Amino acid sequence: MTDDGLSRRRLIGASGTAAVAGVVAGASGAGALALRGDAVSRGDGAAAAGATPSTTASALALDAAIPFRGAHQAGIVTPAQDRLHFVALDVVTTDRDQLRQLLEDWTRAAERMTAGAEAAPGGLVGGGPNRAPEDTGEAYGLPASGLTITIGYGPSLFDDRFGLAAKRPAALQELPPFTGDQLDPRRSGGDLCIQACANDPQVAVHAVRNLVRLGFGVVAVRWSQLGFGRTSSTSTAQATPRNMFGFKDGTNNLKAEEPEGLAQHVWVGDSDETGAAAWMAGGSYLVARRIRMHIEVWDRTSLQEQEDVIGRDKKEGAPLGATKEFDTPDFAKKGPDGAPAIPVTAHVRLAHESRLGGIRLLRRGYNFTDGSDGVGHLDAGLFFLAYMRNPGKQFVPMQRALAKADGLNEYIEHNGSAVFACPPGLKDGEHWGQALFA
Ligand SMILES: C=CC1=C(C)c2cc3[nH]c(cc4nc(cc5[nH]c(cc1n2)c(C)c5CCC(=O)O)C(CCC(=O)O)=C4C)c(C)c3C=C
Ligand SMILES: [Fe+2]
Repeated sequence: MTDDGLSRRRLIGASGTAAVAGVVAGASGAGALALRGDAVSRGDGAAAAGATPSTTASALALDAAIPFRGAHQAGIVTPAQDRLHFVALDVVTTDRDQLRQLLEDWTRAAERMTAGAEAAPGGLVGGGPNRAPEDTGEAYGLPASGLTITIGYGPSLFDDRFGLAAKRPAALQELPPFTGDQLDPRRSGGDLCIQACANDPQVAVHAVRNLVRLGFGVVAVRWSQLGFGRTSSTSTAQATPRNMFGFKDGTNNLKAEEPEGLAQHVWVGDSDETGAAAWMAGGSYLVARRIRMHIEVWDRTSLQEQEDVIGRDKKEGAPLGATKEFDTPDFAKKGPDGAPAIPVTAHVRLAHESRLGGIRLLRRGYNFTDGSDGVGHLDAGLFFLAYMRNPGKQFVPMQRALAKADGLNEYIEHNGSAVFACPPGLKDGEHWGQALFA
């Protein structure tokens, strides 16, 4: 490697096509996986460990770098990676310039890390023996691993501390309380969030750790969540994964290959926000809910009851009354007993767009298991992440409908909640602080 590891990545990006470079197609658009890979590894530029000519195309694609810049931020329609490290932060300084500078520094480090480089040039040891290294080192030598870093701003960032009140998008409102919520303030809210997703947990954790390190004295971690086994597919190229209840999750999700659906339901439109808040055009709102799943209770529940609660069969994932996963649910169909084949309290009936005036979301959640609760139960569940154009018009009515009647409520508990405005993607030369502090 000639310089700091980033130029090689730039060359790859400049080649333009994922098929040549192994770069997963755009931060901005359709996210089909590359057919051939050219893994980028931190540090010495060597190919990723084990990337021999016989390595399969899909394995290489999992190592590949995803473009950081584009019309939209990476990590939203990007085919969901396997691992997540999510962190919510509070700003601890009152100095507006420090916050602006941090957003600029974060942009530089995030772009480097998503390219498979160290957080700063020579970050591992280049600063010499007398300074703390500028990269913590645990991802040195690892490939880019599909890392995406997505930033979001919470409603509280737009209070009177930094002169940002006029910049607050109208759609960025605190979520209302929902029936059954058992929210823990220590797992809720935040001035800022960073969602780091990668196919290697060490790469995702390294990214968050290094951004938090850069922010020392300016921001402090409020809460964080690790996730594994994505619980949604966000591309038709991906098989539908399973959640901790053992059901396929993400079948009827919005997918990267539906640009019209994304424009309608995910991306903030050019005229959605006006005046000083117009910076959100091309961005998206993120709702995060930590949902504990009472798996011990579920595991003692009959298969029939489990399927009735979800409204789909467990093995294939087909809507009840149908046979294939992607069959259209028929909510009018009756079972042999004359009752609706998909019960009136079934999760998929209540969350379906046909029941909610056409509302849809892009779900991008992850499973979690955070040890046990001290009384013999696993603290496991779904870290629900969903991107949308307007939370008040999408998540709020959907969650109200679910909170009221969903059969799933007997088995779950929402104990963390936050909402963030995720700005649009960056053009060359731009950084995160610019639009916010213009
Ligand atoms: C407010 C939005 C939603 C919350 C909260 C939520 C929690 C949640 N979901 C599952 C399991 C499944 N959900 C499925 C479908 C589904 N869920 C939502 C929304 C929320 N889920 C939507 C919009 C849909 C799609 C409905 C449709 O159009 O058919 C499914 C079925 C497979 C699928 O389509 O993804 C499962 C399984 C759990 C366990 C959970 C909380 C822990
Ligand atoms: Fe769901």
